Amino acid sequence: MNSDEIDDGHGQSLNTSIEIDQLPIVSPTGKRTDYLVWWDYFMSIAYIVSLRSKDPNTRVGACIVNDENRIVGLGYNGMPNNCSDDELPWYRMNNDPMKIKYLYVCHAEMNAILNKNSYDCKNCTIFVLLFPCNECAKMIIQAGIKRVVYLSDKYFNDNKFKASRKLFQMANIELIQYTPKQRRIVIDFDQFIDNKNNITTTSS
Ligand SMILES: Nc1ccn([C@H]2C[C@H](O)[C@@H](COP(=O)(O)O)O2)c(=O)n1
Ligand SMILES: [Zn+2]
Repeated sequence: MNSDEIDDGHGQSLNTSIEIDQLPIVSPTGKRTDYLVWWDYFMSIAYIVSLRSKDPNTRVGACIVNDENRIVGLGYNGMPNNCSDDELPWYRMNNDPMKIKYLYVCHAEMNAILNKNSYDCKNCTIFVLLFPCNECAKMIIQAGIKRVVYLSDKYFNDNKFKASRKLFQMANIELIQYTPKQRRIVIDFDQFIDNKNNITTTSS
């Protein structure tokens, strides 16, 4: 449906070509109600960060947030700095034991902690797409992070993840498996591209 006249929530009519179906749901004061709640926001950022991963099987992102909802660290699973991810292997299995990714890849949680932009991660929450392994659990605990919010615990039967859960419980780290309020979020850059025919790209 198109409309040339819509109510702006204050009884004033607006001239717009906004599709009625695209109009946001608003409160009585006109405030839109479909904004991302904090935890959806941080988990969405972890998801976006994961899109930088070159892992062909599993892309993981992590977002560390302090107790004032400020982001203090972001990370995704990738090879160490100055170690070419075109030369190191991304295989899960290989006849040559030196050619499996697990020997080399840095986990998302480790990178988020090491990338921190604050003095420490004390009393922070880490939002991560997958439950942390035992090595990351050690770093999370040592970094002073107090809460782990995760989406999937798909490796729960693996000893590394049984060990991480044991460490978290001993260290009194809060573990929350979170289901986002908005399960699907669309990124639509087109709405901000003025001249869609004259696209200039610089890649990095
Ligand atoms: N909490 C986690 C769990 C896994 N990762 C990384 C490590 C690997 O790059 C990949 C898992 O590979 P898969 O065994 O699924 O082929 O995900 C992480 O960073 N954080
Ligand atoms: Zn890990």
